[in-house]
Amino acid sequence: MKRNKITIVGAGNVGATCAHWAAAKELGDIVLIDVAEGIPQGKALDLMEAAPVEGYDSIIIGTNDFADTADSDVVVITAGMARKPGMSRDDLLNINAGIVRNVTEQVVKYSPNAYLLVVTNPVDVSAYIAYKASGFPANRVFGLSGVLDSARFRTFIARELNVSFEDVTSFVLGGHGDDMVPMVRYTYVGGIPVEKLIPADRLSAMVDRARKGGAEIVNYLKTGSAYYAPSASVMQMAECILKDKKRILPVSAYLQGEYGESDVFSGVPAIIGGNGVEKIIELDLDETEITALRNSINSVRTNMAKIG
Ligand SMILES: NC(=O)C1=CN([C@@H]2O[C@H](COP(=O)(O)OP(=O)(O)OC[C@H]3O[C@@H](n4cnc5c(N)ncnc54)[C@H](O)[C@@H]3O)[C@@H](O)[C@H]2O)C=CC1
Ligand SMILES: O=C([O-])CC(=O)C(=O)O
Repeated sequence: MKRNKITIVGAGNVGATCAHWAAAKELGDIVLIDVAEGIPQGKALDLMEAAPVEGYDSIIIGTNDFADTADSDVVVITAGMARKPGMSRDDLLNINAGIVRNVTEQVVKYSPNAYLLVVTNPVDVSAYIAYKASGFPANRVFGLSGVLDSARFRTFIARELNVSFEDVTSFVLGGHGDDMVPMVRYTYVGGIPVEKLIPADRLSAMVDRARKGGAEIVNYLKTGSAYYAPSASVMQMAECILKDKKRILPVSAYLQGEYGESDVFSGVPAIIGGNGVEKIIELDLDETEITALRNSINSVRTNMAKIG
């Protein structure tokens, strides 16, 4: 029986932590690849040497050679620069666009049947670049945004109410930028609409904090951006594919008429299973929500225009 093979491109903070979660969850064998010589090899060996202690059976290798990634089932793309205080995610576009295009071309040469999970920022444009460069169908290329953004929103709500994190469900629409759209009206705590539990002004402060959740961490860390929650979030997406879980998750997916938008990646709720993005779920939005979504998608389009 073939074991799952997961490649993680970029062995920095997000990539190495993705490998950690993947091993801990025994999702499959792992290849960590980076341009930096020695870094993926050292981190992979170190992580594999934790296996006897933690009891997972993932074989983990580090490499600088894409040939070692051949026949991967899932490839997570984290290669590229992270922002520092004072920068927006969009400021990374110039440097990261070329990196994403280049690694995608390498990846698809060796793994023509893989699912590509894009993390590199600005992620909605990176996912578009990977989609075009791969030539893959849209269900096989998608990006990390809403799982992370809604995890932040869910965290703030759970702490506010002093309830289990698990009981808070929510999702976020739109691009992964400051104008993302946390969906308060579709947020529930143990099945109860959150608006019945938290006053509107407190909720709106939490929406604002979730929108700026990435920058909040950058401002603490100073040298880079968040990686524990981002890597956990993208590996949940990987797990849904590898185990055909068919969970409904918010992901950055290629829109082909959904929500009245086409030829753009945006955060939307979708069924994620063994065929990747199996179905994008369209919801009735009120006037304010649809305006906010249009505005957020327009920001993604503005960025897309910069890459030509
Ligand atoms: N979509 C999302 O929700 C999130 C996106 N990110 C993004 O993920 C990216 C990675 O973040 P970190 O891991 O914190 O950065 P990092 O700087 O710790 O790691 C990036 C790694 O990419 C490698 N790299 C650069 N060019 C490469 C190439 N051509 N091939 C292979 N590897 C290459 C670097 O050597 C480095 O090891 C950033 O763009 C960041 O903004 C981070 C968190 C959340
Ligand atoms: O904020 C950043 O630059 C990294 C990221 O996308 C996030 O943590 O949401």
